[in-house]
This record gives sequence, structure tokens and C-alpha cells, in this order.
Amino acid sequence: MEASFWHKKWHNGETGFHQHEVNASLIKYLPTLDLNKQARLFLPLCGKTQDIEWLLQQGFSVVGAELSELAIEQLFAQLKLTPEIIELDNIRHYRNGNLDIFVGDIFHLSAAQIGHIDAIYDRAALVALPEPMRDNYSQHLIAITQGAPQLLLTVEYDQSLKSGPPFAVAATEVSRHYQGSYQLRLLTQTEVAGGLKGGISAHNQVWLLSR
Ligand SMILES: C[S@@+](CC[C@H](N)C(=O)[O-])C[C@H]1O[C@@H](n2cnc3c(N)ncnc32)[C@H](O)[C@@H]1O
Repeated sequence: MEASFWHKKWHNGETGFHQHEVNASLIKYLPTLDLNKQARLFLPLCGKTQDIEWLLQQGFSVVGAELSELAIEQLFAQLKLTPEIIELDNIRHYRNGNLDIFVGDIFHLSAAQIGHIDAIYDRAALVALPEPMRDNYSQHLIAITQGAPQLLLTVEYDQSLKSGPPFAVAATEVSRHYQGSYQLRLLTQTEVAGGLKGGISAHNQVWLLSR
């Protein structure tokens, strides 16, 4: 997906992926990461997800990466926080208290900029990217977080029936990206009620990727 695709989506308010409730799988399965109370979580391709506010309320530090500055302006407004904005090479750092958001292309974000990460929460990030980008994304994610454990949400359906995003990511693909760095555990698989757009049968999966 080109950057222009996402900028246009945010500009036109076509953000059907944005959930108005905290993600139920995050609440249910976050304890499987066995984090301490002050842990620092990374949300790649974070948008303006409500999950950020919930994680901050639990006492965690949150780090995000997002292409759209509009999304992050909306996020800080939603949180009623004023960001300090720092210009870095190729990326802009919005921060306030326990919240750090890097605005720009995640592929420009370095391990030094992101700092220590205790765990990754990937909701609608891996599945937002077309297949050729997913190989680079998964390896980059491991590299900049030193292989921090992950809670990973994926969706599986017949890709020939619909184009992404979200893209179908099968269990075999999750293994291909991550089995070299993690132990993989499928925590749950549930049918998408009513199917994806157009009623296409689909399943959501939640993975725990641990060391
Ligand atoms: C499907 S949305 C998911 C947003 C969020 N994770 C959520 O659950 O609401 C994907 C997001 O990734 C952002 N994005 C796409 N490509 C990106 C990239 N290369 N670097 C950083 N963000 C990117 C888009 O702007 C979009 O907000």
C-alpha cells in the first residue's frame, strides 16, 4: 500500500478499521504477555486506536508508529493531551508523559529512536500491509524491538474473494515470518460474525509470540 492510500483514507474520514470500543482480545489476552505494571508497549501502525488510552489507564507506557499526522492530531485531541513535537531524521516524535508516537513511515524508525520495548501489540498492522511488505515489516519489527514478545491479531479468509486491506494472513504465513524468532501459540480463533464486507466467511486469530 502506498502512503498516499492511507493519507487519503484519513483525509476523507474513511477509517472503518477504527474501533469505537477497546479491543476485547486486548483486554482478554494481554495478561498472557505477563508484563510488569510499568511495561512499555509498542503499537505499530497505531492509528488513533482507543486501545492506547486503555493501556495508559492500566499504567503502561505506550509507543506508537503511524504514517498519518492527522490521525495523531486526532489521537492527542481525543486524549485531551498536548504533545511536545520533536523533529527527528525522517520522522516526527509526538510525546506527552508515558505516550510516545512516531509519525512517519515505520520503516524509517530505528531501534535507537524507539528505545526499549517490553512487548508489541499488533492489531490491524500486519494485516494492513500487502504481502511483499509483510516480509519487510515483520523483520523490521523484530529488529527495532530486539524481538519483543507480541500479541498479534490476524484475520484469515479466501483472498481471491476480496482485496485487502485487511489482508488474509494464514497460520502458515505467521509461522514463516516469526517462527525463527519466537515460540508461536494460537490463543484463539473465532468466526467473524456476519463475515467480512459482503458477508465473506472469515476467522479472527489471536497469537502469542514469546521468546
Ligand atoms: C488498518 S489501520 C489500523 C490502525 C490501528 N492499528 C487500529 O487498530 O485502529 C492501519 C494504519 O497503519 C498506518 N500505516 C500504513 N502504512 C504505514 C507505514 N508504512 N508506517 C506507519 N504507519 C502506516 C495507516 O495510516 C493506518 O492508520
